[in-house]
Amino acid sequence: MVKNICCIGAGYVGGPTMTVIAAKCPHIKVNVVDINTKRIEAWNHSDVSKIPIYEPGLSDLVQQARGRNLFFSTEVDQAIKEADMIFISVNTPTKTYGVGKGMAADLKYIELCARQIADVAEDDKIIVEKSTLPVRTAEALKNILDNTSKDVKFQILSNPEFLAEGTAVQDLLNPDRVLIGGEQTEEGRMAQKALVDVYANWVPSDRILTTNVWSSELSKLTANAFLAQRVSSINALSELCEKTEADVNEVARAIGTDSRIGSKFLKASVGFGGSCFQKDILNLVYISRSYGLQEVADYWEQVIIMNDHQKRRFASNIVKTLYNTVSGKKIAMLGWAFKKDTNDTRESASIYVADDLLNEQAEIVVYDPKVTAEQIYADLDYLNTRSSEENRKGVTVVNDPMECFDQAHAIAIMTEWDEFKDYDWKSIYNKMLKPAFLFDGRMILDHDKMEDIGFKMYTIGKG
Ligand SMILES: NC(=O)c1ccc[n+]([C@@H]2O[C@H](COP(=O)([O-])OP(=O)(O)OC[C@H]3O[C@@H](n4cnc5c(N)ncnc54)[C@H](O)[C@@H]3O)[C@@H](O)[C@H]2O)c1
Ligand SMILES: O=c1ccn([C@@H]2O[C@H](COP(=O)(O)OP(=O)(O)O[C@H]3O[C@H](CO)[C@@H](O)[C@H](O)[C@H]3O)[C@@H](O)[C@H]2O)c(=O)[nH]1
Repeated sequence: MVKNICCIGAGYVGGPTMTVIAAKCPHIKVNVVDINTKRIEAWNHSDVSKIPIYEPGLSDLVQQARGRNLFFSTEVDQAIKEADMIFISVNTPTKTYGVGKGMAADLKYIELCARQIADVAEDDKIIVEKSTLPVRTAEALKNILDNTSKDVKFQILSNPEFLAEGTAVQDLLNPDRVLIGGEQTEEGRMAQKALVDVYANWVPSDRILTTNVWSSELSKLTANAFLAQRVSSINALSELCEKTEADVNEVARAIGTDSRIGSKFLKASVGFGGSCFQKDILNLVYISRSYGLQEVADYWEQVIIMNDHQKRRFASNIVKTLYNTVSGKKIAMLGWAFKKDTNDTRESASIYVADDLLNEQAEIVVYDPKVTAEQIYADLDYLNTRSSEENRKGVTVVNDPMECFDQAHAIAIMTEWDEFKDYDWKSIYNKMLKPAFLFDGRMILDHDKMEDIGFKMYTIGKG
């Protein structure tokens, strides 16, 4: 039975996942380790509301388990030595250099972990791939781990994570399924069972699926590709709706009631963001091309092409509607996170829309309930479109949303935060220059009601 778990990587996946394991398995000691000292300090902050990741319900669980059987530290070697089971939950971003630049997953952090484990481990371990990885990564990991001089045996499992940010705790407590891929040998099956037993502490057994390693690795990329494909499909139709006076919400409802199609992931938007969809599809495209499967690669690449188009057309529509110029015009952007209930901004559509508007010399004011000004500037600086000073000059970040609207020419809703629905839109309208334009990139406001107030209203997917 597993008694001691180590998780390398205290990020959006490692942190919440291990917190739930620790909360549900008080008999297992869980050490979450990271090389990022600041992040670990934040996880250990005496004020639990200051932990580095905002997820509804997470701080309560951390409070419950931290110091009991959940520990956060930078002592990576020590945690590896102690553990029977090691989760690798480090980042696997898109490569920014060399072969596969802009497409393939960068596996350098994964490889470093494997080398460190090989170096430090003194007894047999089960290694669990928690990070999202290209199919057949376990083979490379095994090569590295098996080539140590020590007499230590490793079993590698693939256990991809399907949590979505904003609902991470609920997704972890009540997952649709847990997927565990293992080697089809006696030892492989024993390792698989050890991990099944961990999850069985709270997940019903019919939701714990076991497969071979390669199916498990590929299922993760596939699940994200299918989900993102639905968003790109409905976004493609949102543009057609705008031309034909069909309403994309009504179309989504009409098709979603077909049980073969289903109603989820059919919400048209300003484009999907997040650290996973784009990265994982690019990786799938890269893998397909590397096997010579051009048609397969082209098929999935279209999901990304459509998403880029959706972000760009939202920005260009703002410019076009504001009489073809936003130069010197104040535009209030509500929301910067890539979806509601998270402080994560990775690949958020807001970044790209703001960048396009800054190119047109707009004056942007941003409000997001959970994202810091520092993060917003870092996101813009990362694009390298203009100097850091210019980004700070073009973008003001406010802590009080009501500071956004005075003399604004337009408002753009970028994230579907619930609080935006409850604003006093009549008084916001009164503060703005007229005509007052409102671009709802998330379909959260009542279009007709806003028009009654006086707004010139654009709702995505509405003719
Ligand atoms: N974010 C999500 O919602 C989500 C969901 C499912 C799967 N995933 C996958 O999970 C993986 C992790 O994603 P994330 O969002 O948690 O990333 P993240 O960047 O938030 O966290 C990764 C952490 O790993 C640490 N790290 C990197 N190399 C290290 C090393 N050698 N030793 C110790 N620590 C190291 C980093 O400092 C960082 O804190 C990725 O492969 C991602 O695709 C993410
Ligand atoms: O109908 C929809 C659903 C989602 N989105 C957008 O799509 C993006 C991704 O949303 P979501 O999938 O809910 O969040 P993620 O945290 O990115 O989660 C995805 O990526 C994770 C990382 O791999 C997986 O674990 C999850 O299962 C998968 O849903 C966000 O910008 C959403 O606003 C839409 O525009 N319309």
